[in-house]
Amino acid sequence: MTENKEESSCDGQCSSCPSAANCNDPQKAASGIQSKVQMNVKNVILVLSGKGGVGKSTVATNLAMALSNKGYNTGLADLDIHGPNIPKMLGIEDQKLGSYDGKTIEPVKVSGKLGVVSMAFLLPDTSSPVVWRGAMKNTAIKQFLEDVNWGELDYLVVDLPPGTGDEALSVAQLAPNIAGAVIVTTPQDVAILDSSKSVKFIEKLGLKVLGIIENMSGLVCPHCGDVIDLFGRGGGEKAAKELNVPYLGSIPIDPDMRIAGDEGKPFILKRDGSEQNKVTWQHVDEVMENILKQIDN
Ligand SMILES: Nc1ncnc2c1ncn2[C@@H]1O[C@H](COP(=O)(O)OP(=O)(O)OP(=O)(O)O)[C@@H](O)[C@H]1O
Repeated sequence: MTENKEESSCDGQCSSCPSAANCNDPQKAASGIQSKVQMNVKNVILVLSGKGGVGKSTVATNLAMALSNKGYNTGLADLDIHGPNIPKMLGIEDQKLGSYDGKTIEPVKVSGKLGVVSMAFLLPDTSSPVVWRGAMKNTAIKQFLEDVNWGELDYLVVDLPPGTGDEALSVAQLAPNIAGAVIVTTPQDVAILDSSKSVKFIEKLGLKVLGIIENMSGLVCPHCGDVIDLFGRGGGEKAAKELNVPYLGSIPIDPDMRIAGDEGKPFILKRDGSEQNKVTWQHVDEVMENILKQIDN
């Protein structure tokens, strides 16, 4: 009842609306409140999911690394303010953000082609929590986009926390040239249900869904090569069909993928031409190519 009443009295003027902060319509909440920041980037790629722990940071890290290895100037913005894991996955968790002029923030450089920002670089230690409300997170995100010396970026990959909260809304409002969003899911029904929400959220914001990735899709037994459907398989593709968005492919559960994350050496860097992980490599390559194809479309 209340929701209908609010909807009928909405005049679309979010900046003067007393309920803007609690508005449950992302398009209204995101419209007219903030303008885009000035930054020199050709394509911003958002990586999000409805559920936690499905592999967003793993996908974002490997995607950014793959793009920079192809020669693109790439930025990786870890906007998971409360749970920043990207530095750990890149083995750079001891680094801090610096500044030469006291105004512009220098990203942590992983290579000449890849710079990273993360809340983790600002915390005193890895166990310190960030206790911030939406407005503070919004300010931090604005600074991570606008005040960082990114240079001229071909791609900025943005890793977001699970769900459709403040961080996702802020970056959708603030970032220029958003090519679209990659939605990561696992194959179970609950994860698929939550990723449908992510798809609808992105569409409501008027952004492009680049597609759905099904991560942790079956486990290839290292002994016999058989596939064990630990969390099931095919749910991501089914969801993509039902939601009428592209399916970007699947990535199997691979213990080496987890080890790569824990060791701070992204999986994508560990290709050694051996037969080991061949199946996983094929899947990862296909997913990365499909993302780029969607951006080129
Ligand atoms: N395909 C995979 N095979 C094996 N392990 C994986 C795979 N994908 C991700 N992992 C591991 O699963 C864990 C969770 O992954 P990750 O941190 O990328 O998820 P997330 O969605 O970003 O999590 P959060 O919601 O907490 O931000 C990590 O330890 C990661 O190394």
